[in-house]
Amino acid sequence: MSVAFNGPLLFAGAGKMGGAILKGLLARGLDPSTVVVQDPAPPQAVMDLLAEHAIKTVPDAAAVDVTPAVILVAVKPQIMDDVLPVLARLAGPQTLIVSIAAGRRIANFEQYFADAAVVRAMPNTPAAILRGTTVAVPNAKVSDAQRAVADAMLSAVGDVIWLDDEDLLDAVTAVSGSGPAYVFYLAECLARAGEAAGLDAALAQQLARATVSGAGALLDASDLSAADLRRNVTSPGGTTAAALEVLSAPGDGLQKLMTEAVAAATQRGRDLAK
Ligand SMILES: NC(=O)C1=CN([C@@H]2O[C@H](COP(=O)(O)OP(=O)(O)OC[C@H]3O[C@@H](n4cnc5c(N)ncnc54)[C@H](O)[C@@H]3O)[C@@H](O)[C@H]2O)C=CC1
Ligand SMILES: O=C(O)[C@@H]1CCC=N1
Repeated sequence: MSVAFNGPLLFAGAGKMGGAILKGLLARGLDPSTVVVQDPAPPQAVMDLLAEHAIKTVPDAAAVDVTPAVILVAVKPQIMDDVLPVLARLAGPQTLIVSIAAGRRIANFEQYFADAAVVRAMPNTPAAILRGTTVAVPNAKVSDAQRAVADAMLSAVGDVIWLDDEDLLDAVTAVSGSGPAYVFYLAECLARAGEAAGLDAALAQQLARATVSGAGALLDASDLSAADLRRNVTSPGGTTAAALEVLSAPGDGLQKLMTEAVAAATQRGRDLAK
């Protein structure tokens, strides 16, 4: 069934994430004539998508001449206070605001969009291949119908998990929003370690990339836990055990680093709210 909304859909910002969500919605059959994109400089891939579907695109919100049913706010958190006052002038009483910005709290949107239904959501970049994971939180004004609208929008690029506690979103951002970067960094580190062990750079990168993506696919396809899949690789007294002794060194291994990294990302999310 193709996805549709009860009026125009405005993308405020169509970069990596806004562009991915737009692409997912178009793949689900969204009528491109119901979309308006407001972005002064979308990336080339998004510009190609906009041109391919003849989607109305304007550089600034003052040029938008429709009352949106939904505004997807997908600009960087740091410019939010410049963007929201202009967007607020476009919103009607029924307009649903969906923000995917890190850190920016629902209360921040309520300051600009009085009495508006607001959904704060945190997707991640696997949305670009329709394998995203999004966590979404509604404010008290969001009706069941509006929640279904937000769900239809966000689930066009992957799974959606709804929570009621907005306070959890900074930790969610630190785990699943930023998490793909940690996995890509793991692939980078593994490749560099392979070079240090004597492989040439191209082979080390090929092996690291294939291993991280293959292990991710196995984790996805298997009913086993990550811990069980790890144990399946690890022969007693073997090579993997030697590596894991380093990685899981008590108080000094990957767990310590990951816990500190997620705490730092969570704190940055809180700082971005200010
Ligand atoms: N990149 C990621 O992994 C994730 C990002 N997010 C959030 O999504 C939001 C967008 O991030 P990305 O797509 O990564 O950034 P991006 O830089 O790829 O996209 C931002 C877009 O906003 C546009 N823009 C700049 N000024 C504007 C204005 N005044 N009005 C309208 N559009 C304007 C830019 O031209 C750009 O196309 C951020 O708030 C970020 O926190 C959320 C989840 C994951
Ligand atoms: O780094 C950031 O702030 C954004 C939010 C989650 C992923 N990227």
